Amino acid sequence: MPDLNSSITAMLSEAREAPEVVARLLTSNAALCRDLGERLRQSPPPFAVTCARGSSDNAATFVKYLLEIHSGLVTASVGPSVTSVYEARPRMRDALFLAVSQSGRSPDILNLAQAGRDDGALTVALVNDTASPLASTCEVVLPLHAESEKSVAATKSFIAALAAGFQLVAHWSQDQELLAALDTLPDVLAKAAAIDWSAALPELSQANDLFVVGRGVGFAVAQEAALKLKETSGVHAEAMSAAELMHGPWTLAGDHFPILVLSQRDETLSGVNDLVTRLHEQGIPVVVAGAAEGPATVMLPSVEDVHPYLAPIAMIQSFYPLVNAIALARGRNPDNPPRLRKVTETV
Ligand SMILES: N[C@@H]1[C@@H](O)[C@H](O)[C@@H](COP(=O)(O)O)O[C@@H]1O
Repeated sequence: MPDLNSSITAMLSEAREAPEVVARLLTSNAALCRDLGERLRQSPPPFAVTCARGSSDNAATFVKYLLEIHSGLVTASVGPSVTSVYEARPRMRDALFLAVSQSGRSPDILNLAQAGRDDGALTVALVNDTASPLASTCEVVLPLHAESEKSVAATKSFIAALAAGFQLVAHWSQDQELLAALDTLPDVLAKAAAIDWSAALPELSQANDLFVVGRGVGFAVAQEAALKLKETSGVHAEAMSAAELMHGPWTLAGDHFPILVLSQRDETLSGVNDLVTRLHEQGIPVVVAGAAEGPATVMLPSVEDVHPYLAPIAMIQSFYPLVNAIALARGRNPDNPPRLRKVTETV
């Protein structure tokens, strides 16, 4: 088996910091989340809005699923152009407005956040740079506590954003099971960081195209894995819901177009298992991570007995050493992808 830890890039060493970042975040933000949760219980918002780009938008999608499944709150990802380019003013009064960003500096994100605040939404920034304009634009700041991240590919800050959103939902609902699961997250991440996904390297490092499949709460990390494959490894990877895949796109997959499936043990599992079986029967190379059973070309190990809402966070942690190794195998430097900079500002 190839050793995924033989080349330590900034990306890999920052990814390894995620368990301690999350431990720090959970302690530091607990009182903030309790207060915010109390406020949300006193004045339940009619809906939620998310505002983010790139990896942060994928983290926002994770929070959207938690809010919709667990809190029953319809959550819309509003395109920043709606306010920043079209200068439209959609009604956001009393909504919970969640802006997610590492730098907190992109003008379009700031514009939408200001529009939310001006219209009377409860604006909350999940942001790493607490000295950023986004932190001053929003009423409440949940710092990501990821500290400095040098690699262009976000890792620990992405996991921190997932954890921050989870913590908010857990404290808001005061659900004891979720709160107990939250306490286990740093340990789960430490175990996930030590899990070896090198068995997937031969299959995935050869591909120029692939689908990353997730469903429900796992969809956001499928999006993030696909984005990381694009950015770091030059692979045209597309995230797809397990259901969406069947409505057409799976016709593209085949010998040189494998599918990576990220699955968790919840109500989505039987459908994902059916999908894996069908793909395998069709001779499509499938790499399976998480709870799904196969049969598959490659079955990857995962942290056992993990809460289904935490499983996606654990899987992206285990994925980072793999994608780092895929990038290196393809002759790329994951810390410095062509044309990319750490902070991207769009209007
Ligand atoms: N979650 C969505 C993204 O998937 C989409 O890319 C973006 C478009 O934003 P814009 O219209 O500003 O380009 O809106 C939201 O953030």
